[in-house]
Amino acid sequence: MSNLMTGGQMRTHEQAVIGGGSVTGLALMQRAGQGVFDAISQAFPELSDACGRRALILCGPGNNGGDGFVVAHLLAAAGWAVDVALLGEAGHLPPDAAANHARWVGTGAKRRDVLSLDQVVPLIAAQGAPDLVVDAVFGTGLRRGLSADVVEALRVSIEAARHSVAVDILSGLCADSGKWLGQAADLTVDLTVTFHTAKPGHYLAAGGRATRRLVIVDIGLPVQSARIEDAELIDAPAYSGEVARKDPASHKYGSGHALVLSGGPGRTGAARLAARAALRIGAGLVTIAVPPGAQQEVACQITAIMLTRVADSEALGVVLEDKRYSALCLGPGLGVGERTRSLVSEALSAGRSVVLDADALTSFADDPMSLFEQVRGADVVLTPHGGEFARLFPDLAEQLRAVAETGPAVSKIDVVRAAAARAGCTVLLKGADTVIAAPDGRVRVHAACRERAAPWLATAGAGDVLAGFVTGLMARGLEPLEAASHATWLHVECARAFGPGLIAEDLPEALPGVLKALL
Ligand SMILES: NC(=O)C1=CN([C@@H]2O[C@H](COP(=O)(O)OP(=O)(O)OC[C@H]3O[C@@H](n4cnc5c(N)ncnc54)[C@H](O)[C@@H]3O)[C@@H](O)[C@H]2O)[C@@H](O)CC1
Ligand SMILES: [K+]
Repeated sequence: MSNLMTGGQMRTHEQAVIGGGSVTGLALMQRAGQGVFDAISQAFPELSDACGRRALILCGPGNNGGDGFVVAHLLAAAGWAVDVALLGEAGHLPPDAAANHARWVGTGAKRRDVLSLDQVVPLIAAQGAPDLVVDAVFGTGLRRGLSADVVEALRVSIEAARHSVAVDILSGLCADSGKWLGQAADLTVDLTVTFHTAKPGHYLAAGGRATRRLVIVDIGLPVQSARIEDAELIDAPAYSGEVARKDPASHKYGSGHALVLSGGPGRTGAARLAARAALRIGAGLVTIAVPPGAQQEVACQITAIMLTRVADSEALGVVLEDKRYSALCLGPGLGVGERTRSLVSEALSAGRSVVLDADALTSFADDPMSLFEQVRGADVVLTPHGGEFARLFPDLAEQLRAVAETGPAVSKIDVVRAAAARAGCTVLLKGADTVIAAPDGRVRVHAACRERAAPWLATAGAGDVLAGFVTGLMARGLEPLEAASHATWLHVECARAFGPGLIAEDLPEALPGVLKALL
């Protein structure tokens, strides 16, 4: 896993390193620009012959613009014809950006023009499409939405150019939240080159769709080890390798026994999906707890999975006298209401690992605090989708949904971390960008975007399978944050392995192949 540093964390880190005297801001800017130039050469080998190539560099009023001037200089030195446009007054640039502006403009007979940003659209109309456009208008310093003329210059350049590159992050996107500040510009570039670590905004919300490739350049800043306030990105290529391995000497009870509670007749499918997922991911035994009326329906559709009758919370209490049940899953297809609330309370009072999903969450919509009082401090994972999250944490959901006028904007990381602290247990908020937070403040992000895109996962029942994966891993003894993180990675990996045509039933069946590939 790697850290995702916010704009503020980057600034603090950079200033501490510069303050320590080991490097200057100007040197960091040179390394950043060089990193962008090198990444362009690597990503687009077809541009290696600079002869006749034209680049357009759009620079902004801060240090992101300073990086742009460095890139302009390097491209020109490599033989490109380069046009540079600046938003704002050169005289207002911060010192390092001003130095690189001055170097670009040159002196005397070698003086070059710098266009203003409003000359960009006419330039493209007159000259035709450039081979390359570089967006260095705003980076981590973006504080409000882009003005209409900046959006227009960016849109026309990006759409016209054969290759488009954003320096640090596509201008207009908040680096901390991945949201567009103000009006959504909905642009996409071919490549984004960022520095030191990726930023949350490269993965969350619109940020996951705003670039087709992301390259992280080492600019020589020391790597900090993960601190509790850092969000970690689940990005290792074989992330769940440890989950794929099982102790050769283990017997079935050594891998735990998961109990999945089912809804009534005609509503048992979700629990069966979760149960099969729990078994596939390695729980030694899995039992479905069915209300008596649904016994026949479930019995004729299971084989390795076992069945026990549970009419009500009292019956659940009796079943849980068997201490070998190590993890419980409540929610998929369970029904919303008092019966589910009492089953949840019974499950939580039994002191096992518990996953609460779907109806088990919605059943507490009228009084979320009564749920939080019961889960606080226990090995519990809540796995809401956006709608269920909004029922339990309406104020946080509203903060996340609100249009962000100023930056840095409230991010999915911020709200899921706040939700986990409030509930006192691990919270996994599903989506193309999944954020998992533990009550102690640790946060993991997994984004099914770019090379990990899994659009087929948006299918009925996929969430039930995810709940089953988390349950199976907790039955095996993983702590809540680890179980939720591995389940999320494997869930996407299964969808990617199966590909188009995926339905939820395919996910547990794809898992053996995925696990085998990890060994
Ligand atoms: N922090 C670091 O470690 C490094 C930062 N570098 C570069 O520096 C960038 C950050 O520089 P800055 O902090 O100067 O920030 P930016 O260059 O992103 O922009 C800040 C400037 O834009 C103005 N501004 C913000 N939003 C605006 C809007 N919507 N309309 C008009 N003006 C707006 C601000 O008032 C400020 O003048 C990074 O993204 C990166 O490209 C690199 O040079 C290397 C190292
Ligand atoms: K940018």
